[in-house]
Amino acid sequence: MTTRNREETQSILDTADLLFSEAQCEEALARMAAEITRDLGHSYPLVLPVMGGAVVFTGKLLPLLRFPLDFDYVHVSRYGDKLEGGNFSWTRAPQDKNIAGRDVLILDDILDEGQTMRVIKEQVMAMGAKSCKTAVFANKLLDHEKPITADYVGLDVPNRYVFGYGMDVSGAWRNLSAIYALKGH
Ligand SMILES: O=P(O)(O)OC[C@H]1O[C@H](OP(=O)(O)OP(=O)(O)O)[C@H](O)[C@@H]1O
Ligand code: HPA
Repeated sequence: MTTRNREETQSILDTADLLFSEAQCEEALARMAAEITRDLGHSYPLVLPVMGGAVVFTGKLLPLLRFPLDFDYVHVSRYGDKLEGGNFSWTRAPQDKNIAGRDVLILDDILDEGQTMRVIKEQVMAMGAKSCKTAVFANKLLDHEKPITADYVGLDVPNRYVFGYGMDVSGAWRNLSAIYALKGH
């Protein structure tokens, strides 16, 4: 994690642009919960968040899903402290024994280039999942096609570096309940 002091971290937020307020995020979350309940509420899915970015989305979404489900997680990073993606660094890969035969719902904070979601969905399907849906709270609007489209999207965000609602700026500000864009990016 980058060593940056409290004042520098505060100034990242103070100089950022607010993209979506807390109220707009909560409205999007409630809509997603309704869509997921409509589609998966009669099955018994395995919910699989991608840590660490999915932590806020998952923590807020799960109590809104009022039907039986199982929970596991994967933990992977390809950005680390950087603003651009690189190689995958795995802390916890999808677990074969939990996935075979299940309807799986993968949760992540953001679909940017789509590489993270693509790789995880491929692994989940290769492990014998019955089905695999994907939900992202933020979908970054890029000027080119992505390798995967999410089944459920909370908010479309512009092609800038965004943070808040689980998304970090080199480790910081995952704890914000709104979404911001980094100054100059
Ligand atoms: O669509 P992509 O371009 O693959 O990017 C999306 C991924 O990048 C972020 O994770 P990151 O690698 O920053 O790790 P983190 O979850 O710990 O923030 C985010 O949480 C997604 O998992
Ligand atoms: O724009 C972003 N912000 C935070 N984390 C991310 N991971 C991929 N893209 C982003």
